[in-house]
Amino acid sequence: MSKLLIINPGSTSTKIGIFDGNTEVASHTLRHEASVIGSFHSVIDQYEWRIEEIKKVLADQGEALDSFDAYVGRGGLLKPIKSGTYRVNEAMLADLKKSIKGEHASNLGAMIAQGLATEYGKEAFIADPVVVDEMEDLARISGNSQFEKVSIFHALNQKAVAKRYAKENHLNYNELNLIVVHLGGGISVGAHKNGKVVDVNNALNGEGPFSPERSGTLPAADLVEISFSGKYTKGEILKMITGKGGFVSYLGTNDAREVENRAEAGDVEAKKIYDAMGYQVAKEVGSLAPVLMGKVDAILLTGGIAYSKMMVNFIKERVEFIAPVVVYPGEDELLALAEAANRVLSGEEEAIVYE
Ligand SMILES: Nc1ncnc2c1ncn2[C@@H]1O[C@H](COP(=O)(O)OP(=O)(O)O)[C@@H](O)[C@H]1O
Ligand SMILES: CCCC(=O)OP(=O)(O)O
Repeated sequence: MSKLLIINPGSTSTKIGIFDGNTEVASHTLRHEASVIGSFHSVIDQYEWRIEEIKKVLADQGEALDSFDAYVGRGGLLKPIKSGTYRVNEAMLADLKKSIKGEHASNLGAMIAQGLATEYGKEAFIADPVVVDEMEDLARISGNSQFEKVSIFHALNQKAVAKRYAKENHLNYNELNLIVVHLGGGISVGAHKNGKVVDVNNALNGEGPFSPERSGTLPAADLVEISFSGKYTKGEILKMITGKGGFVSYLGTNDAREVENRAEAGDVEAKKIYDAMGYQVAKEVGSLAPVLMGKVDAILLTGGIAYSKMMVNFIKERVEFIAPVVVYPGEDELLALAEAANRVLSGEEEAIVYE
């Protein structure tokens, strides 16, 4: 049985798991405030800080860093690739260091896993990175020949909970039509048709509902106006879309719990913005029903904000006319990463080579 360290960097958190085979021995979630994340110039600049935070957690747990057989990270913004387990290699690290597809905390997953694997002479893996691409051709058309829609979303957790739903109901994921909503620091809403995510909003770069730290779809012409107003740098505009959008822009926090507490305490603005996010999520779910020809087996709500009864109920009452709503609060990402690495380590599956 392999002992694994799982490293899952998100936009508002770092989640750490210690697994013995597919059994979780311990897990820990570090939540990061918007002001802390915002103090770094780039995601790569967070490398040392995140690794130190991970080391502190392991030290507290009395776990030696060299006691693991392999290190498994969440996969980041690579070239569009198929679902599966990948061994971290030089081509992957080079693309991540160049940020070929942009910046997101998940880029650090492979880097941290490889950093530790190199230090201790072990192996490093990623699985189902945020760029898993199963989109149908029609979903790629943006409306202007200069732009193409791309698949960037919570692939790991969306697929993990969809497979969990199938298993729990003795159904086959490859025969189901599901709409899966991940409610995290970013929000993605995906149409799963027969085991493939055929359409999904680009959860990172200005598409879909707004989220705790992202603006989602913005009025395009107004965005052009502000970009050429001379008041902001390109970097500042990009941060408005990702990092300083959504709750951060309206309310100064990326913490949905704080927004909910403020709303419950009578803060009218907090309530309006919280509800507006649910409203946009419900609209996005509705937009995917025609993709599945109206034949939706279930709508699955997951991610950190799916712990919120207030948010879940708000969305549920607007979309359950489409299909039954099933809630999986949090995420299955740590287990999904452990299982993915174990399939390779046990010889059940070959790791895919990233090129
Ligand atoms: N119990 C809870 N109720 C409401 N929101 C929560 C709860 N726990 C976490 N969240 C919110 O979920 C969001 C983070 O979700 P998560 O899936 O952990 O994201 P990420 O991986 O993007 O960092 C944060 O806004 C956090 O405040
Ligand atoms: C890059 C898409 C996945 C994403 O948004 O993850 P977080 O919610 O962890 O930021």
